[in-house]
Amino acid sequence: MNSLKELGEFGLIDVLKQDTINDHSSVVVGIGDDAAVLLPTPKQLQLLTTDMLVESVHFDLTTTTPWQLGYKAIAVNLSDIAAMGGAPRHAVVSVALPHSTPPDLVVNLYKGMKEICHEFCVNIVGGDTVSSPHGLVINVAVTGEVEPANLVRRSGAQPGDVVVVTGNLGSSAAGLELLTAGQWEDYDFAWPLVTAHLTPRPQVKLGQLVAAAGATSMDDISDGIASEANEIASASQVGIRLYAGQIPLAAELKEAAAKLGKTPLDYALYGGEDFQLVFTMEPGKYAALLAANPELPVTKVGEVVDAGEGVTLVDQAGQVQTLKARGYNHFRQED
Ligand SMILES: Nc1ncnc2c1ncn2[C@@H]1O[C@H](COP(=O)(O)OP(=O)(O)O)[C@@H](O)[C@H]1O
Ligand SMILES: Cc1ncc(C[n+]2csc(CCOP(=O)(O)OP(=O)(O)O)c2C)c(N)n1
Ligand SMILES: [Mg+2]
Ligand SMILES: [Mg+2]
Ligand SMILES: [Mg+2]
Repeated sequence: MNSLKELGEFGLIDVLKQDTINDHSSVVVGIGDDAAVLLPTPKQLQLLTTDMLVESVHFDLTTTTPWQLGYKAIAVNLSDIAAMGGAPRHAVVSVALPHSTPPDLVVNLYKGMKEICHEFCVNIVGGDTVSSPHGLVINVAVTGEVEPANLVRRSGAQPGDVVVVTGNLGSSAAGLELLTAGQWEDYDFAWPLVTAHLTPRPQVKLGQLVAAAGATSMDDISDGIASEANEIASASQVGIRLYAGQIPLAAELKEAAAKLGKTPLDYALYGGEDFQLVFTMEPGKYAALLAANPELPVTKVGEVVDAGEGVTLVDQAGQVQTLKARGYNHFRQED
């Protein structure tokens, strides 16, 4: 397997299609026909989402391995299914490959995808393989299923609800900066941050759990919590008040931020790509959720308020400021 030219489009697909089905019971036809044929679970709502990763925009092949890239391409899509309270089921994967791409790179990309698909019982049931004149592009679309009663949209937040996030925020953005700066191996604190950036774990189990526990709105944190809080506020026609001192930060992020000359909060609010979840819930239901699951990696970071208050951040000194939807925006470079 020396080059894509020797292997050809169909030779490559033949290699990639091995070990792509993890749940045979829901796939009638997988890779190899004009369309996949799937058996949906009766009475479940179908979810369908897609996110694309573009070389130089979403990843740099000098700082990510093809395996990590494959893992992340699926992870970011599972994260969107998690944010609806659903279980991911099937994926289609499209790749645009420069002619010079070594076939091994594509094989390793698929190994990363197959690993996370196996972990979450997702089937790769099709895709598309094309050539690209400039850079590698991977587009993944994923289906999911959710019980109608457990569907969580961005639009259900109510004044009085608590605002809660899973995991820690800001690690991924700091990891990206460390990767870009190079020599991150010299620092003990770098590894968990770099890992959070390169191979984020989508919070599928937690998404389903908080959906069943009565979350009123939910979003995954791909562009930074400042951006996602504004999305929930605008979809739900409410205001949101976040407390800076309550945003969960990894100890390693605090060390990295000191080294990189920024505050950890900058990464946490505006960095993006944490692929954690932010959700809202009536306080009594949140207390019951915590009582039943004391070890849950969730942190209350704020409250839902009336729309008139807007989206604000209360700093450690009690000062209130507007929290702008600043975060990652593909066409707007904000400071
Ligand atoms: N080119 C497009 N055509 C149609 N819908 C799109 C397009 N780009 C984004 N969307 C839709 O706009 C909404 C917001 O997109 P995005 O910010 O990428 O969501 P997320 O952060 O959940 O991945 C989603 O419903 C998405 O499906
Ligand atoms: C080489 C490189 N530069 C910059 C970034 C940072 N970055 C790229 S896209 C993005 C936001 C998330 O991607 P997007 O396509 O907006 O995902 P979505 O919100 O649709 O889930 C961030 C923080 C990166 N990951 N890699
Ligand atoms: Mg998207
Ligand atoms: Mg997304
Ligand atoms: Mg985005």
